[in-house]
This record gives sequence, structure tokens and C-alpha cells, in this order.
Amino acid sequence: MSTLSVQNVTYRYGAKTALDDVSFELEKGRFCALLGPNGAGKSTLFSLLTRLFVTKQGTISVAGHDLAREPRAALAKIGVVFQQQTLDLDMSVVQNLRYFAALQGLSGRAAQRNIDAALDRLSMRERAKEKARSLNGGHRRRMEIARALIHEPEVLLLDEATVGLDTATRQAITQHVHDLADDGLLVFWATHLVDEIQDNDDVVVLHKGRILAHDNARKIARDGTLIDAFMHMTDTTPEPSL
Ligand SMILES: Nc1ncnc2c1ncn2[C@@H]1O[C@H](COP(=O)(O)OP(=O)(O)OP(=O)(O)O)[C@@H](O)[C@H]1O
Repeated sequence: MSTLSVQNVTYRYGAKTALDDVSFELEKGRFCALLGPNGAGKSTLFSLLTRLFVTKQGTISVAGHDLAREPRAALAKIGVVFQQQTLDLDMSVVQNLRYFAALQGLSGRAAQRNIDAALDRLSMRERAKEKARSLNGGHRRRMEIARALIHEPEVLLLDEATVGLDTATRQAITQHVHDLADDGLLVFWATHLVDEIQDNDDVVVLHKGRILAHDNARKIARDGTLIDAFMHMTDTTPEPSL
């Protein structure tokens, strides 16, 4: 049983087809990049995975739970970091996390244990009492990732999670998230930046709503670079990342 299964998903905005018969399966313990240029359909797919939009054609299942038939069980296995920041800046790091834990039905010792574990995983324990407002962009992002882990999901979805961060911070966050995959999570990371992808990662290349490739990054690159392969496949020039 795969951890995340997407089968024959099609999604339209009126006459515009944003996703066209998309199918793939992903396993836990892996970092998989959803790589696609602007307009590829990445946000639409994430909206379906998080049930902001309802899948009308095709099926999605998470850790064996069909998202349409068992939405609560499926969503309980997903942690999400959206592109837009969603913190309460006037609360401390730990207050933000406690609030989210309560929304997930966690309280008392169980909540504290999971909060501590999530802070440790993102090296944020020493910032726990600081107001979110006082944190820089990288630490705010780490805190959002810690928050997404509190209910111990099996899948971590991140939608363009490094937008607006400087290069060093981007690299640090990207590495942290790779470490989470090494610890056993399935990380599904939407990006248009090829340099966030490491040789051993899995990559789903999405373009104009269709999957052009799904393989190990090294295999997609073949004898050249992943950037060249991506440009060739999509006939685009990737945005400079530096
Ligand atoms: N509300 C909408 N109404 C009509 N078309 C839409 C709507 N939202 C997105 N689209 C179109 O659907 C396609 C996929 O968009 P989507 O936002 O999912 O792509 P994306 O890969 O996330 O791109 P970006 O990186 O620019 O956010 C695009 O052609 C987009 O113009």
C-alpha cells in the first residue's frame, strides 16, 4: 500500500483543465518534489490533496484512507505548510503550537510531548517562548513545519515553502525537510526551483496539468543536469533561484 496514491485525477475550472488524468503513487521515507513551472497545476493538486477542493474525477488516498469516503482519517495523516504564512504573530511559538494541537484534539501531556518533539526536529526548542513576530522568515517557516508535524502525520505537504527566503535560509529549510524524509515521513514538496532537489529525490514533473515524468532525480537528469532535462521537457527557462 502506497502512502499517497493519486489515480486518474482530472480537475477543471470551467473550460480550463488544470489537471488532466494525473496518477502517481508515493512511499513514506521519501522526499518527492512536485516540479512544475507557473501554471502547471501544483496548487490545484495541493488544494485537492488537502480537500480545499473536492475531487470530482479520480481518487486520492492517504495511508490507505480514501479522501472522499474517509476524509477525517485521510486528513489526519497529512501535515500541510501553505505558501502563505499562517501564524498568529502576537502569540509565542509554543502558544501557536498549543493552539494548533488543541485544534487537532491534543491536550495536556500528549500535546506537550508532540510539541517538544516537533520543536526538536526543527531545532526550534530554544525559540519556543519568543513571539512569532520576532522571528525571521526562516524561523517562522520552521515553526510552521513544526506545527504541521504535531499530530504526527505520515505525509508532509509543502507548497513553495521557501518563497521569499534568502538563499542560505532556503538551503537550510530544504535540508531540514530532507532530514524529515530520512526519518520516515513522506515529504511532497511543490516547487519550480530545480536547485531544491537532491540527486536521490523522487521527482514528479507536472506541466500544463499533465505528468511528464515520475522518477528518481538522477534518472530524469540522465547524463546531463536536472535543469536541462526540465527545460527540455517543459520548453521553459526555470526562474533563477539565486
Ligand atoms: N480559479 C481559477 N479559475 C480559472 N483558472 C484557474 C484558477 N486557478 C488556477 N487556474 C488555472 O489553472 C492552471 C493551474 O494553476 P495552478 O495555480 O494550480 O498552477 P501552479 O503550478 O500552482 O502555478 P503557480 O506556481 O503559478 O501557482 C493555470 O493555468 C491557472 O491559470
